[in-house]
This record gives sequence, structure tokens and C-alpha cells, in this order.
Amino acid sequence: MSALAGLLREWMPTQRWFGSKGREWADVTEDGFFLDRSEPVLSVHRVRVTYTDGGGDTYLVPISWREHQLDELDSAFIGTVTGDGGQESHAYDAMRDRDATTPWLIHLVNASTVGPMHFHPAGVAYIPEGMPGDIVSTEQSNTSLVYGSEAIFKLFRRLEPGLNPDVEIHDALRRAENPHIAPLLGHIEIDWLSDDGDPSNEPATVAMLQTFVPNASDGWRLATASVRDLYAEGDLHADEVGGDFAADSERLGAATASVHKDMAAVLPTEPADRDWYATMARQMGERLDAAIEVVPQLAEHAEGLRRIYATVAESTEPTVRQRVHGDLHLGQVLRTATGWIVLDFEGEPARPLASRRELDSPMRDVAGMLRSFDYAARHMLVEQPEDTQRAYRAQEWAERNRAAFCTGYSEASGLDPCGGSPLLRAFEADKAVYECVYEARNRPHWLMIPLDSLSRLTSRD
Ligand SMILES: Nc1ncnc2c1ncn2[C@@H]1O[C@H](COP(=O)(O)OP(=O)(O)O)[C@@H](O)[C@H]1O
Ligand SMILES: O=P(O)(O)O[C@H]1O[C@H](CO)[C@@H](O[C@H]2O[C@H](CO)[C@@H](O)[C@H](O)[C@H]2O)[C@H](O)[C@H]1O
Repeated sequence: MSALAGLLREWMPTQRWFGSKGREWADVTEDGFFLDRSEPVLSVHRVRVTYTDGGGDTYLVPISWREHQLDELDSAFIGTVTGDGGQESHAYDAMRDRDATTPWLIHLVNASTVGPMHFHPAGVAYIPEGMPGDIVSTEQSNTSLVYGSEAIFKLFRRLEPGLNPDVEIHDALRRAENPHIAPLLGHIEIDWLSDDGDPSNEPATVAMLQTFVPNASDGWRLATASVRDLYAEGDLHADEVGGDFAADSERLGAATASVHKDMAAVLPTEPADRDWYATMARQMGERLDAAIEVVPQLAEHAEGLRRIYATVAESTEPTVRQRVHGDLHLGQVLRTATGWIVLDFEGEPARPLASRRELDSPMRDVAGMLRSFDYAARHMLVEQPEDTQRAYRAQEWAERNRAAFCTGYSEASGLDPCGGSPLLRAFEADKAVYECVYEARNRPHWLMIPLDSLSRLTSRD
């Protein structure tokens, strides 16, 4: 194992974007190349991790190298490598080293190819080259840099061969002139190294650059502020407090419907048949089996969940299958002065890329957002699980905003998503199962949120 691979073995599991926390590593190998040789030197590494329980993942890790350690970069420090001549080089997370953030945009403007990496500007708008980028937050599955208030660069950490749906769908929705997206400015690909080292597959998408939406607030922040207002007003109902969110939820429903309509117009669609319903039910059951291995508390809901999934297998509900968002929640939408913007069309980061590009029911996204209203309403109950008054208010807030979202969706699309559809209920349950695994791995103190929802979903007959 190289000295760098040894350092990455310690460091990567501590990073939020590392998706396989808790799995034991069998081996780690890396291959890297230089993207920029000026100070600090910037290298990019494809890091292949294999696990003792089988399988493996490939991650992208950009590293900046410095001759001297810098106190201000302490939180980005990965470790020190000693060369053959005894000289030391200090490795830093290049996404948190501002001085190492300019080469990405310079190469995009120049449509460069550097080693195995290919830069593709979209050619539709100005790219602010020469400016350093600031990291958005480390609390995400990917890592984003904001350049001024003009562009946002998202590095996809876990690599898979094939075009990332975030790039593909943003490009399609721009062609459809949908007003609810931030335009794509470019993307970057890297040749995929298959296990035997033969670069014969499709390249993997490494990053995308989008227009930055200024003066916007994300839906999660706005919704949770509204919930806090309601909690602060012990005697008032959700529609009586200043921070009522229902009008925003209704507009968000309409924006979601508009995005679905345009995706169906410019990307493939197919009618759902009986086989598809049967496949959905089987996959939900399989996801549940796998999730119980990670979160044993799910076992007590298994019988109720399987009953819900069985109704999908028998469904004759007419649905069109189309491309969908795949992981729609309040943290994926921004409210601007003119309306809602939908972000991050990548799908659930834990799912294989091919399955995230499959045609699906738009109800998957409706269910995701309905789950998110539940999360927003209940996340503050984590600290006070016994507070029945707050639990009652949370329920009231969630119901009001879920209904408003459905009204907005149905007025814009002509389809009422929330009229007791068994498919929608099953998607909500499936999402809550996914969330249990996500929370167990990333935020165990929040595990009770999806677990409590499952109690309610499975007892509703
Ligand atoms: N175009 C944009 N304009 C402004 N902020 C953005 C934009 N895209 C993303 N963001 C901010 O960055 C956060 C993470 O972006 P997202 O695409 O959801 O990344 P991830 O895949 O890591 O979840 C969002 O919640 C939002 O606050
Ligand atoms: O990183 P992503 O935004 O792609 O999505 C992952 O992380 C989300 C949390 O940030 C997670 O969403 C879950 O928590 C949200 C509150 O933080 C809540 O609004 C969502 O409803 C809930 O699913 C998402 O599932 C995961 O894929």
C-alpha cells in the first residue's frame, strides 16, 4: 500500500461523503495525476476501496500538497508523506484549500483534457474563471464549492461509469426551458478504470458546474423556521401563526409538477404495466431485507411493510413511468424571490447509477417531499420525545403542508397525487426504510424520526 493510501484509509471514513461507514476495509489502492503544478500542487486520485464483506467503491479525492503545514488549514489536514530523499509533503483536502480551487474552472473554460480527466463547458453562459471557491458545507453526500455568487461546483465523490443524472437532467430541463432549475454551466468526466485496469467502460462524471442562485433560502431552513414559530405559539394553530408555510408548500407542489411535466416531455416515458408494479413490490421487499441487516429495529415493522408492498404488486393504478428526481426533499429546493428552484437530480446517492437512471413513477418524488414535511415537523421532537403537545402540533403542521403540496401539484398537473394511492403510500414507506439506514449510518440520534413514521404508516389501514 502506498503511503498516501495508508493516510486515506484513516481519513476517508471520517468524511461525511464517505458512504460505507461501518464496513471493514479489505484493501485500498489509489492512482493519481497532477491537475495543477503551481503552489499548492493539486493532484487528483481515484481511490479504490474494497470491503471484507465483498464489493468495493471508487472515490474521487483531490489533494493539495504543501511544503509547510498551515494552522488555518488544520481541519483539512490529511497527513504527511515523506519522499525517498527525506523531504516532507503535507497533504490537505483540496476542496477546503481555497488556493487549490481555481484550476477546476480554468480547465472548464479551456475545455481541457488533463490525463484521464475531460472538461466539458456547456457553452451557454460565462464561467467565472480565476476566482477561488469556498466550500458550501461538509454535511452533504458530495462536496460543493461556491465561486463568488456566480457559480457552484459540485464534486461527485463516489464514482461510477456513466453520465450522472444530475448533469443529464439539468441539461434536458434547460432544453425544455423549465424555470425551476439553475442552469448547467459545464461538467467534468474521468476515464473509468475497470478492476483489471482496462479503461474500456464509459467515463464517470466527476463534477458539474451550475449557476449559483443568489439570495435564496433552502426549503428545509424555511420549513423548520415555520415549525419553530408554531412551537413558540402554544395556543395558535398552524394557519394562525406568522410563519405559516402552506402557501410555499402549495407553490412547491406546482413547481414539482412543472419539473415532472418537462422531464416527461423531453426524456423517455413508458406506461407502467403489471410487471413493473410486481418489480417495484419485489424491490421494496428486498430493500427492506437489506435494511433490517443494518437497522434491526426495522424488523418489528416488517409485517406491516410487506402488507403495504403487497398492495403495489396487485395494483392496476394507471401511471406513466418517466425520469424523476429520485431523492426529492426540502433540502433540495431553494426559494428565490420569483419561486422555487429544484436542485440535485442525482437520485439517492447510495443506489447504483444505472438504477437511478431507470424510468420511475413521479409519485416517488411526491413521496420524498411528503416524508420531508414529516421530518421538518418532527426533528425538534428528537430532544423531547415525551412532549405530547408538541407531537400534536407537529402532526398538525405536517398534515397542513403535505395537503398544500398535493393541492399545488394537482392544480398544476391535473393529477391528484394524494387521493389514497397505494403506490404513494408504499413509496413513502420505502423512503422511510431508506432513511432508517441513512440515519443509522450518518445521524443515529435522528433514527427515531423515520422509525416513528413507519409506526404511523404501517398502522394506517
Ligand atoms: N445552484 C445553486 N445555487 C445556490 N445554492 C445551491 C445551488 N446548488 C446547490 N446549492 C446549495 O448547496 C447545497 C448542496 O447542494 P446539492 O446539489 O443538494 O448537493 P448534494 O448532492 O451534496 O446534496 C444545497 O442544499 C444548497 O443549499
Ligand atoms: O445528501 P443528499 O441531500 O443527496 O440526501 C441525503 O441526505 C439527506 C439529509 O441531508 C437525506 O434526507 C433526509 O433528511 C432530511 C433532513 O435533513 C429530510 O428533509 C429528508 O426528508 C430525509 O430523507 C436524504 O434522504 C439522503 O439521501
